[in-house]
Amino acid sequence: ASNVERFKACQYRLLLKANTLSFRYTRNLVDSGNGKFNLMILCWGEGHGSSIHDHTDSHCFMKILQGNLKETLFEWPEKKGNGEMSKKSERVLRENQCAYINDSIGLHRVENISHTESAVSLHLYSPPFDSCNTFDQRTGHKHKVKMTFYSKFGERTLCATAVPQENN
Ligand SMILES: N[C@@H](CS(=O)O)C(=O)O
Ligand SMILES: [Fe+2]
Repeated sequence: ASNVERFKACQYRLLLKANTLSFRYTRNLVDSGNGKFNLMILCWGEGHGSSIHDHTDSHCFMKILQGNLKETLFEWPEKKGNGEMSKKSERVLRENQCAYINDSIGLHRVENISHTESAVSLHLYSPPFDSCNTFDQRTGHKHKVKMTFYSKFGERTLCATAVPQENN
């Protein structure tokens, strides 16, 4: 293998390691379906979980590729939201299991509750979306969040900070 290939292979291992050590699950875009859908791989380190969230009126299909993930369903909170959100159900999704959710079914939180195993899931969203609402379990208050990708098409996405350009 060339030095470039060795460098890439090493970089890839480091990214995977960095990912499982990171604070949150990572979202990795695999295919953007000509603008019709987003297919992504989510990597969940031990104990990683999402906040309670909606899916911006899209269809959401998911399949567990590795490990197990716990899915807890919640009802939408009352108009203003001022109290504990009500839990509808919970279940553990196991390797190869598929699940579906949309906003009319409700809200959910997904967690890798294992202390020893990471988990990987495949998600398909149609139409694609890049922001959703998260909800505070105690109060039902929601706020809109922008969702980001840790990598796109196998390349790490770097957080671009806007810097003033010099014209010369
Ligand atoms: N819908 C979440 C993942 S999950 O917790 O279902 C996301 O796209 O980040
Ligand atoms: Fe979700």
